[in-house]
Amino acid sequence: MIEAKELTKRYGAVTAVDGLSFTVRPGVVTGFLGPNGAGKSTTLRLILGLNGPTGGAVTVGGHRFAGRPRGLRRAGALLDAHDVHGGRTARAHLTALAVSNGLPRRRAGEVLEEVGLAAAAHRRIGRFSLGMKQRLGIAGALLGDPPVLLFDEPLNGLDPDGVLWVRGLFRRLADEGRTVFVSSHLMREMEQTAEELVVIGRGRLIAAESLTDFASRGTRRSVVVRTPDGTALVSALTAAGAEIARERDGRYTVTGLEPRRIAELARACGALLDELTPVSASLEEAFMELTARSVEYGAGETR
Ligand SMILES: Nc1ncnc2c1ncn2[C@@H]1O[C@H](COP(=O)(O)OP(=O)(O)OP(=O)(O)O)[C@@H](O)[C@H]1O
Repeated sequence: MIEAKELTKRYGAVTAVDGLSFTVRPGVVTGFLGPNGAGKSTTLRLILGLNGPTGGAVTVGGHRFAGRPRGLRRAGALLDAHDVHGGRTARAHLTALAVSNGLPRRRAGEVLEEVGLAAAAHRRIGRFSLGMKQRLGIAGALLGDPPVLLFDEPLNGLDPDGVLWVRGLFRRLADEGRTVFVSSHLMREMEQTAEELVVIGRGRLIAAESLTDFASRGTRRSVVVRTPDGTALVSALTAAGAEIARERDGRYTVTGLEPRRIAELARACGALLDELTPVSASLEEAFMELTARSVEYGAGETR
């Protein structure tokens, strides 16, 4: 379990993380979403104790992570796939990491196998593609078989097969009861990867809830209506404050009224309803809308 309370990090005049409180539970994949510069990487570094917070605190399994011995047994992380010594072979890199964390050398071979890099074990990392480096970074995170795993933009550079593989791996790690926290700036990447979301904008929390709840928060929820009595219904709904658009197929898209209210107004004006379908905004729309608001808010603040 990861718990952040009022976590804050300032770099001079820049507040990268601003009073962030959230919990990441074990057993599910949690997506950590926010536009570029929202503060995701900074938060992950604070969780791992690589940077100290300016205010607030964050714990991993109830303890501050900084200074915990044999860190890789407690939490594994892929922060920056490029942050590796290009002259080393994959196996040498992982063996060094294992030894410095008091882990058996054989773990290097096991995790290389697990991430599909066994055949490249003796190749120099400098020649690896970004996708291969991502796999190597994931292997490093898995080395200590830890209960908590953090991944910063792990889908970058992976081909479609790689993306499918990573999603399957994250699900399996969560099913094993681990805490899996995965950052991305793209909602579409998280849509099929995460069950829970922590969404931030400008270092502040925007939402911490399930993907399903997040999707239903899109304020642009609308209702599609089909009726043979368009004139009567449109004037009744407009009078009640709805916005109505007529679609090419003759149906109406109504925003600003709940389906139940539309049905009541239809009955009151004697309009027959052939269809009444609530439509949620897509996850991408919900994300764009909520984060756009945070950016506007942030921009307003600095004026
Ligand atoms: N070491 C640092 N010194 C100064 N400013 C920093 C430092 N690290 C991060 N920042 C600033 O903090 C803010 C948050 O950056 P961060 O990298 O955490 O965001 P992010 O959500 O991970 O973005 P991205 O998706 O682009 O990686 C940015 O404005 C960034 O410029």
